[in-house]
Amino acid sequence: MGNSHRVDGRAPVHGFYASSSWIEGAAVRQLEAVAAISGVCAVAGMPDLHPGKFGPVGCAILADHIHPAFVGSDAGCGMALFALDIASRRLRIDKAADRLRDVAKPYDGDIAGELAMHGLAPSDFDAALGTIGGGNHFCELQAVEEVFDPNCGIDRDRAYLLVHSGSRGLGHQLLERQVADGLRPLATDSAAGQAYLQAHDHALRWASRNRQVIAQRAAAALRCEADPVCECSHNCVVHRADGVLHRKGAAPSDQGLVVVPGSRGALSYLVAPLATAPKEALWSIAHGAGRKFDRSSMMGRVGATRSDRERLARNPFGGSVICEDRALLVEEAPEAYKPIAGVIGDLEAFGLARVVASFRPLVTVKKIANERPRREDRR
Ligand SMILES: Nc1nc2c(ncn2[C@@H]2O[C@H](COP(=O)(O)O)[C@@H](O)[C@H]2O)c(=O)[nH]1
Ligand SMILES: [Mn+2]
Repeated sequence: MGNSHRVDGRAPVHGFYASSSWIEGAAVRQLEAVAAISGVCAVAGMPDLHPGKFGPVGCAILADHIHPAFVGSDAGCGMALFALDIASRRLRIDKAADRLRDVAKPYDGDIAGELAMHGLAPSDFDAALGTIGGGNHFCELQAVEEVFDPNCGIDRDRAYLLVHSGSRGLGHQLLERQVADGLRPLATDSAAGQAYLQAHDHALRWASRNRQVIAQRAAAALRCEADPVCECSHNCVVHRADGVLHRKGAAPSDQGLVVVPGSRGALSYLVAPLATAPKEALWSIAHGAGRKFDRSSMMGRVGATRSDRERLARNPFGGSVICEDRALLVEEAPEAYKPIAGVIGDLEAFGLARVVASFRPLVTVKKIANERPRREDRR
């Protein structure tokens, strides 16, 4: 079981990280503040825990009501991994990077038809379908670094694609509406609760489709096919028999394999969540490395000189980064994130997951146009 503590009769807080792991005090205080909210039953902090705008990121929260703030402004944000039918050793990084630039452009496919085919009602934000967005969203071409479990289905010769994106303006609008209403907890059987859940489910399905369209665009650019390996949302609510489970920057541990990415300069890990995990982990595991430094504090840490900016456009594995927004290149530098090995070590040490494979980044695609960042894309 994790490090647990209970303060003044509040809901128990379980932290699944070693005392030596990098966890900001501000994030722990946010977790404790959540545990003090009336109706919150249990709180689990993952090793990627860090402070967030509306509450901690890297946690799961069980409550008797829906708390829209716990989900945040990007409901449905998640990771999807795809296998490409091309051999990674055949890829020429610069040629692949050149082709993948297309994915950062607006999508000119049949959006209405795409959404209708998947039973998604039209919304005001559909023009963004098939696009990555800003912030730390990305589409990344990867090669297999190591296969630890030969039965996990990962082919060490193939190239893979990891897509991290959310529901764009939909999730933002969903939270804004709740803020306008006073950001109250919602009973699941109330009209407001049902309306939230309906819009939330739409945002989750839209975000999932968005990741698939991004993958199709990347595969088309690389002249290959993309087969889904695994996918999950890490910002969501799940209505369970034992309460309302909120995940904010936490991946599900009850839906099969999960990718836990490091950064554009680090390995990503495919893990198998363990059925024997302690129940205090609330059916969840870490969703990434988690931020070590917030965006504003990255300015001045890296990218001050031209040579350092050139370094930021490559990765330590000889791969490249497509990002024409200079501020974003700095804010999302690999140094902004905690070491992923520590996060994975904590997941293993606390019996939450085992590693089945790891991947290294070849080309990371972020924003190419210098459009203004959307508020929902920022922490
Ligand atoms: N492989 C990559 N991983 C990245 C990159 N930028 C961020 N990250 C990781 O993703 C999670 C996502 O966090 P979220 O709270 O915004 O959902 C983050 O913690 C990092 O570990 C990247 O370019 N490539
Ligand atoms: Mn996310």
